[in-house]
Amino acid sequence: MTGTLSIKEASLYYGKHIVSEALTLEFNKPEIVSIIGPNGSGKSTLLKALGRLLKPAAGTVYLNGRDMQAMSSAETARQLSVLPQATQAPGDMTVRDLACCGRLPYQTMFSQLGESDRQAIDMALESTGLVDMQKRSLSSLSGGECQRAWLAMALAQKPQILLLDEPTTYLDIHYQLELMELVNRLHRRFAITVIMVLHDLNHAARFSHRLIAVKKGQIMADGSVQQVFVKSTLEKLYDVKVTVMEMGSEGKHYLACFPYCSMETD
Ligand SMILES: Nc1ncnc2c1ncn2[C@@H]1O[C@H](COP(=O)(O)OP(=O)(O)OP(=O)(O)O)[C@@H](O)[C@H]1O
Repeated sequence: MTGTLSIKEASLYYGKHIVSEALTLEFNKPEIVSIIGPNGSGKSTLLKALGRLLKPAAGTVYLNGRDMQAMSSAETARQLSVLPQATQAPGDMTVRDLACCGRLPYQTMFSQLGESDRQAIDMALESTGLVDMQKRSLSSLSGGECQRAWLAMALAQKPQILLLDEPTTYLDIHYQLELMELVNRLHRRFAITVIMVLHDLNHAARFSHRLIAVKKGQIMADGSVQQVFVKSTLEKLYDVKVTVMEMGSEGKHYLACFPYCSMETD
């Protein structure tokens, strides 16, 4: 079943600090959506509100048609997984232990993992390519393997919607691509809606169906990659001069953006 998520007329504050007002967005089909925009523009704050990590000061977030604030955290977590930025777990925890944590929303206080939990954990480890590493401690993994372990935990929750905040930060280009390809495969295999904050514009253009551009807490553009990934929008979004190119390799075409100077040095 496709999960739906929407945020309606939401105001997002930290105490008195206003990040966004009157934010409205809908996610109602299984697609990969990237949120792009400059530092401090409110991307992570939006993702936190969508993931029930930040309560809107006004407005409502609906998950599968229900007001998320009226749902328990376990109920939310059975439909939606969130991987925040810079996640950390005890280093002596194994990969499988971490994947098991994804089943917590399905547990009662004294219950133990059952057959359906084990199946979900095995499926999560298999689809992230971690079966052979499941007994390894997290501290022994590379950055890319560790990100995959977190994804396995998120997948074990069996979410319809997956929220990722800068999942490729600190990864080299090999692991960045590996992770993006994995996210793409998971989206296709399980029809999961993926909403992620990405700083790498070329990954955003390549792996997303839809781009949401956020500036100063507001939605500056929202549409397909072809609509949003254009010179005028990217220049206005980041206050830089860019050239957007279409490049081909091995019969495939990719859009790429090359920022060549800031507006100040123009
Ligand atoms: N916990 C917090 N308490 C107070 N202000 C915060 C908090 N987290 C973020 N902010 C502020 O809210 C604004 C939006 O921050 P947010 O992290 O959403 O931006 P972002 O677009 O994700 O930035 P970046 O690309 O640098 O990660 C910024 O001005 C930031 O300083």
